[in-house]
Amino acid sequence: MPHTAPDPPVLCVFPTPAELVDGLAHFIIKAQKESVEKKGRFTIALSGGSLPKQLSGLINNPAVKWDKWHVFYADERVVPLDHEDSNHALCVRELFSKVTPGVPREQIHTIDPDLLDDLEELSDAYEKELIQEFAMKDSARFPVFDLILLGIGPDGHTCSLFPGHELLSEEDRWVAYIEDSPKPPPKRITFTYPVLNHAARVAFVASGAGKQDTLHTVLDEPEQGLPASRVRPAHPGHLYWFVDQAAAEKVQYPRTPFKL
Ligand SMILES: O=C(O)[C@H](O)[C@@H](O)[C@H](O)[C@H](O)COP(=O)(O)O
Repeated sequence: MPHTAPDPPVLCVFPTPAELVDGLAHFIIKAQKESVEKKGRFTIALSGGSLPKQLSGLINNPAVKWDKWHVFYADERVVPLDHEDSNHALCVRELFSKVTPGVPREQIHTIDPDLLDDLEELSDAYEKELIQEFAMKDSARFPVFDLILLGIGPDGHTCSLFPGHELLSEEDRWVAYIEDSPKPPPKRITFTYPVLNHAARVAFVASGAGKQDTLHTVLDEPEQGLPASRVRPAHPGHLYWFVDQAAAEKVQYPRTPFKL
């Protein structure tokens, strides 16, 4: 089969953080609609950090079909589910607790809180949840998420894939663990590139002047190989950057007008 190169990233820049929140909500709802029409469900992976707050445009929006959502975490900190460092707890606080009726609890896939002492088992169990969700046939090699939402750290990390870490070359496992995260807390599990780079859509979200230098390096100098630059979903997948003007100030990469 001829190899088709990944599509170039699509960069959407919004004048203000509020317009970014609105545009992102619109984009997510469009992806949800397409997926639900095609398959009756919407598979989405969320990140921690500032991302959950950026999803506020979905709250009280009647177009969101929460009961069709099947939610995973692109990375998760190895802490109890109600711990203040937990990405799940953060998403519950910022999003899921604010919508009723929301996503059925069994459709929100958390790490298994009984396995926190064994990282190998914890990440294997989460990988098995992925296998189940995507009803993998023996021959299917990757899960294909409808949408994965990612953030970016000042060092260019995304999920819990940090610069120079051995996990950057992981080609087999879909979920891996790390015990030495430079961003606390140190123990985390994370999707690997085989998952990120087979999604139908991946969208990075970045807001604020603090992201300027990182965004410039990731988008204008991908050859530097920062972890976020290595997210390139295979054809026919698409990669989007949703950012505000403050974050995009130093970026030369061409912008695509966002159509509502
Ligand atoms: O759990 C985590 O720590 C995140 O998933 C991580 O990858 C995050 O997305 C980036 O560090 C960006 O964080 P900010 O959005 O807070 O800058």
